[in-house]
Amino acid sequence: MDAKDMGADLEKILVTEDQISARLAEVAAEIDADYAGRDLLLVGVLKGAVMVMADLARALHHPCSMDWMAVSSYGAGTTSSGVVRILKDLETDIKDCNVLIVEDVIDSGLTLSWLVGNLRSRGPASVEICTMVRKPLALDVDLNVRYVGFDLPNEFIVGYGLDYAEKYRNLPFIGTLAEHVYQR
Ligand SMILES: O=P(O)(O)OC[C@H]1O[C@H](OP(=O)(O)OP(=O)(O)O)[C@H](O)[C@@H]1O
Ligand code: HPA
Repeated sequence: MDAKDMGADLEKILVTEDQISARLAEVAAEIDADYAGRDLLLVGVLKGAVMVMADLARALHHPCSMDWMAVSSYGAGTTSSGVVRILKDLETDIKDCNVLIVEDVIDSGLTLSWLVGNLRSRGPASVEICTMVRKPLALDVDLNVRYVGFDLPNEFIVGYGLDYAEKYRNLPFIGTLAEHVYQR
């Protein structure tokens, strides 16, 4: 799929499919080295992290486990409400586990800040964050992110798991939408 398939909906591509897979290989190598000899649980945050979780897990050589959470902080629009609710919890007891949260995007940081606190309260050995995209200029909280795919400008983005009103998650690259899409 390329930009033409989404017609006039796309404004520009910020990160190509090739850039994503090259960067994921680098991040996976770092994770393999950092967790060598230790158990590792990847916690993917639905729905956006599905793509990065699937690709990162396959790029890792580490025999890790995987689990999923769903939380809600964005409604149908483009700004975080800051109020986080658990829609689906982990099936794993993470006491004494090394947890690596896998995300598609850190924007204001409110969701991850809340999630890290929530998971830490369950007694894990460690909790770290891996995100495909971070927007440094959008951060509202101090958040320690160990693995970052790309630092991008403060623009609303779609693709590679990221949606606008539940669409565009299936784009294999990351880009921005044309203004008219928001006015529909
Ligand atoms: O840093 P923040 O401003 O808190 O934003 C980040 C959160 O927003 C996105 O999820 P979203 O609520 O859009 O749900 P989705 O993954 O189901 O699309 C993303 O996956 C993070 O969980
Ligand atoms: O830029 C974004 N795009 C899609 N979903 C998001 N959730 C937080 N930031 C974003």
